[in-house]
Amino acid sequence: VLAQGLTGTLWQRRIARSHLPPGPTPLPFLGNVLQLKAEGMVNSLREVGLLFSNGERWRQLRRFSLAALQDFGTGQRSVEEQIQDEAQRLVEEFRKTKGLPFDPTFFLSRSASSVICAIVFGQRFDYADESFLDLLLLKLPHFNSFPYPTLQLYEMFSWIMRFLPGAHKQIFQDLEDINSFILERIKANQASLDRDNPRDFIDCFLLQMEKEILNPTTEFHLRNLVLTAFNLFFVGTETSHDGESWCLQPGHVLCPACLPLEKMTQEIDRVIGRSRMPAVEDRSRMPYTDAVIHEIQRFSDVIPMNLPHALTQDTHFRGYTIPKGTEVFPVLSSVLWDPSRFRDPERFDPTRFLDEQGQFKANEAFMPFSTGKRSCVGQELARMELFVFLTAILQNFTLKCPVPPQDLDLRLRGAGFAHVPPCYQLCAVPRGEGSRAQEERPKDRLQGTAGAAKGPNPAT
Ligand code: HEM
Repeated sequence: VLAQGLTGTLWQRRIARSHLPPGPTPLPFLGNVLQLKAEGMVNSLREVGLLFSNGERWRQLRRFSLAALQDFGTGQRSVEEQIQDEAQRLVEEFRKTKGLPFDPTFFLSRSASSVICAIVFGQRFDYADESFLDLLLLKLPHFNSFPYPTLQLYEMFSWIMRFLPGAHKQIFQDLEDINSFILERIKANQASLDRDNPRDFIDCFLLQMEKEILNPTTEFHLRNLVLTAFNLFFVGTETSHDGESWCLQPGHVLCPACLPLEKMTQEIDRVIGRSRMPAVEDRSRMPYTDAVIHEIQRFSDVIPMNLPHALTQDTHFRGYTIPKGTEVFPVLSSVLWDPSRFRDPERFDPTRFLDEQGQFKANEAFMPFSTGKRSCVGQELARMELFVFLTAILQNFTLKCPVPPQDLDLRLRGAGFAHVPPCYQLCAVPRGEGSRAQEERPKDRLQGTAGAAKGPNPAT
């Protein structure tokens, strides 16, 4: 704690002392990036960045990140348009499978990764880029498959676990590597920074750092940049490894055995048709599809344990007094699968989100993104992706199970931190003549569907 406090203070002093020469800004503290490594990601992870900070630091980083995720596209592309671009690529990849059985997880993972990469790093996920590939396919999966009890032990006894051998050692090495990767990207961004045309989240943050460079208590410094970029990238990335995936739960999204495909396709054909890309504004006119997506999220219960929170005051709960500051896990499964809120919760039933007229019916116990001030910062992005990816696929393909549905094992795997969907394959049979993606050039596609392209809006 002492070391952390000290380095934090030194860091801020360093910022306060630096002077900005005219012309391209060197942001002098970037030269000290190695210090980050020396401090170790473990310390860095705990107090800095959006995910693990509190108080004023968290407030500022949260506001900044929210604005970036909502408004910021790459170059002149809005976030929605980037999602539509990715959906287009997804459809093309599905088409290449020529109706033969395949595991869709990999494609869906890559699409979700691309969107967050474009927002944070200004470039979509590129499989020709080996450093990206290494990072996404080899490093991030370690976190997802990390045994939860070990994680919990580390959480409770980190000071001793750091000296003991075990799987957690690999995690620290991976964290260092990811950290270095992000630092490299920041340095590259800094070298080519154009103040009038920020390209991505990193550029916006660098500009905010510049603005606040003389503020001794600024939260816009390198450590917060590295960790917040890491948080967004890590949490917002879909990574696929041995058929496991996280966050968007593509397995559940597409499993033909689960989904009422016919009714969804009818609604898609009626509201969107087959000659243009789905847009987010279509969702309000598609209550059935919206209900299915809600049920997918409720049922798949991606982050059952939620993230740890701490009590802000002494709390009396079911006969116990829990002191202020105690770490608690507000378990999301207990709400998403609560039989008093969702009748027959083990049944996959989208109609629970529809009223008698077939209109969408909200349920306040639906909280896969948690609730309150700390709820998921990427929920709008995730909801957009779910809607656009899913409808674009069903607009173009009929999904089929290569095995009888009763032979599929659809039980969720994993426990604690994250649920992972079952492994399975599907066949994507093109819907024949008139299928949108075959006919249209990408340039035509976006016209008149997504609204005007927004310019980058540096978050403030
Ligand atoms: C279906 C997809 C997703 C689900 C189910 C989900 C769920 C959650 C949950 C349960 C939390 C914890 C909230 C709490 O502490 O009470 C959370 C936090 C967070 N999520 Fe997501 N998330 C998803 C997608 C994303 C995406 C795409 C991003 C990236 C843009 C993202 C970024 C974050 C961040 C940064 C936090 C921490 C927010 C804070 O502490 O203020 N999430 N998410």
